[in-house]
Amino acid sequence: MTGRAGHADRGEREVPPSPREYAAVARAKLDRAVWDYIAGGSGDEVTLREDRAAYDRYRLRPRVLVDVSHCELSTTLLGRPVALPVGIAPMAYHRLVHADGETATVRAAGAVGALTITSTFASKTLEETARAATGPLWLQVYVFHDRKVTESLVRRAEAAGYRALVITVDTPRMARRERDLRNGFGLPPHVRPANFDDGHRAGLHRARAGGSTLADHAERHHDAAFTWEDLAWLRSLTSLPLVLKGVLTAQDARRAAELGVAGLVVSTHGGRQLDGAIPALDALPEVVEAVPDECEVLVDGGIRRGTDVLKALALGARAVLVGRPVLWGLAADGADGVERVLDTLRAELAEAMALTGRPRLDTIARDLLHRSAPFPYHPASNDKEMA
Ligand SMILES: Cc1cc2nc3c(=O)[nH]c(=O)nc-3n(C[C@H](O)[C@H](O)[C@H](O)COP(=O)(O)O)c2cc1C
Ligand SMILES: CCCCC(=O)C(=O)O
Repeated sequence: MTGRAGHADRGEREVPPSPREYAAVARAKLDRAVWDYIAGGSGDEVTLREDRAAYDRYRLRPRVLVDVSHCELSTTLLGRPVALPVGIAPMAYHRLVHADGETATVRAAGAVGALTITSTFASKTLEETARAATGPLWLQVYVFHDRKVTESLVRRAEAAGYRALVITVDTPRMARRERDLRNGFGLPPHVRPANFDDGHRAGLHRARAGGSTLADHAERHHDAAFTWEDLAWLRSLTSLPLVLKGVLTAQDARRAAELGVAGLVVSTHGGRQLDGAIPALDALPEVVEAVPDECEVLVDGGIRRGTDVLKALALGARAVLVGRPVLWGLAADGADGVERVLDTLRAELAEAMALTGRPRLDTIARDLLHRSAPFPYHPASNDKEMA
């Protein structure tokens, strides 16, 4: 249920007051290996922690005696309206945490008016997800050795009504995620990459000690030789806007903008790829600075509060994406849980805008921030989601 009755139910169900508290509910429900796949990062998980901690180093400089009786959160992304500057990051295999998978997630986003980005490795087909969508929908695309597979994803996305393609560029191979290696992570039998035929699915379910079947699959299929030159090929395939996800430097941002990319997601892949990478929030200002205004810059990684959203917007993001909290909500309570997570972020952002005297998104700027605590600064509140 995503409607009003769902809201009424919640009073009796002791809904956690903040998205992060869904982490504990999800952790108690999920198999340890599934929890670890979602919560974990690569290597020593330095970037996983610092992506989150980067937000905690900023303090807010509130302005007072501003009319904040109405705070306006709606904006546009690539020319289409969204109710709030918070969207759902692409994440593989939502059916790992709830039988309804991506269709529940996208229904919840639609109820809130938030953008959804569906993963190449969704566990429902991209067509099923599009049919359940009532809000804006983009498709995340991995580029495979077999270009025909990628081309077919692009064609299907166009036919199903996706409005943009998000090309993830930080995963030429999957990083070593030690929790998955330790657990010998493989997909449970009921979870499949629904967009692919059986040939492409081979091997994803056979877990082996010391390995991750997802990493093995990426090794076989992801095209690690894909370069800037090859982007022209993708560009020639479609007139849908292209967004590059996983850019962390001004140099790459400039090059992307020169090639006519419509948007960028500044991202460390949630600390799951290059460990030791600069936290996404710290990379954001140089990326924003490097590209013309018409190239829309989003950021993700570690956003858990409305005040985190505010900080990202103050550093120049047009919107943010949220990953793991959406899966916590989905695990805890299906579509209702996802809707609640998004609703809470919206309520927290509206509150943060009111209490900082910034009632419109275009009043949120760098002067809102005071950089205080140096690294390392890892408040205990971050621990429960990474445990
Ligand atoms: C379980 C999981 C699966 C993910 N799968 C994908 C994916 O298929 N494609 C992709 O581009 N990013 C993927 N990501 C990265 C997210 O899009 C996003 O960058 C990251 O989760 C944001 O950080 P957060 O979880 O701290 O909000 C995945 C992340 C998680 C946690
Ligand atoms: C090969 C990538 C699988 C999904 C993913 O991007 C992730 O787990 O972070």
